[in-house]
Amino acid sequence: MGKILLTDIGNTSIHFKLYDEQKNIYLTENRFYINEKIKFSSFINKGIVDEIVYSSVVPKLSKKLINFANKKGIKIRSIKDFKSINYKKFNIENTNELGADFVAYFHAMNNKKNHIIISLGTATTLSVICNKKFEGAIIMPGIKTSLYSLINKAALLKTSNFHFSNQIIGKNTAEAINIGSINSHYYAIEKNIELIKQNMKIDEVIFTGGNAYLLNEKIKEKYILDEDLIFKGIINIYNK
Ligand SMILES: Nc1ncnc2c1ncn2[C@@H]1O[C@H](COP(=O)(O)OP(=O)(O)O)[C@@H](O)[C@H]1O
Ligand SMILES: CC(C)(COP(=O)(O)O)[C@@H](O)C(=O)NCCC(=O)O
Repeated sequence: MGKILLTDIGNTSIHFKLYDEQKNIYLTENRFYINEKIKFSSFINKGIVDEIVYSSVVPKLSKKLINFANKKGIKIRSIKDFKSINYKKFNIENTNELGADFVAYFHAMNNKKNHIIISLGTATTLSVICNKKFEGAIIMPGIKTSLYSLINKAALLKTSNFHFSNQIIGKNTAEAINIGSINSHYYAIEKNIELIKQNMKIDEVIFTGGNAYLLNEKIKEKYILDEDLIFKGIINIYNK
């Protein structure tokens, strides 16, 4: 009860939202790249934060946060440890392997509709939720992960302000990379959506994740964008 620090630990960023449970509003937000030096004590204090509830796919960082919370005497729990999670709803081979972010996304949905949830982070993931069950996922190298991997490996390629291009082929290197990385990433996602839809009845496709801004305009043409999806999932797990 009180003020809960909702925490999303991914492979690129760690994102916090302080949530007032009684008023059902977010109070503050903090976000860091995971390779920065993060000073938890600058915003996590007893009296301000009553409890920390986190989703993590980076064990080393969760341990750091747990140690900090323990030192400060603040209660801390992983969403994966909540008894409210019914792992029978995950129709996959081994739920122990499943990233906590997938568990949170599943619980962000009210389960009245069938969904594809697309998270654009370090990895791009597609989660398929059908007939109240998590039916499986697709994990692709993320949009920036593959782009920077290319730039770092190719001697003549330089970084630039990459964006979605209106062209079909590029007349210069930057444009050619825009089409091959940003546009093509979107088309790969679209093709996978199409294939899933050929096999299952999907009502809604929802995009989320820190790299969604790169595809903002395209997403809004056809789909839903919800940057708070993981936090909604954590709240639902907490309240269940
Ligand atoms: N502190 C920050 N402020 C603004 N944007 C950020 C910040 N940290 C990460 N991002 C954006 O989010 C992207 C990473 O997406 P994210 O969903 O956080 O990935 P992951 O869940 O894998 O950590 C980054 O490439 C960047 O564009
Ligand atoms: C697929 C992921 C790397 C995505 O991580 P993210 O892009 O959010 O940093 C993460 O969910 C993960 O490590 N999952 C474990 C494997 C699985 O869920 O099947």
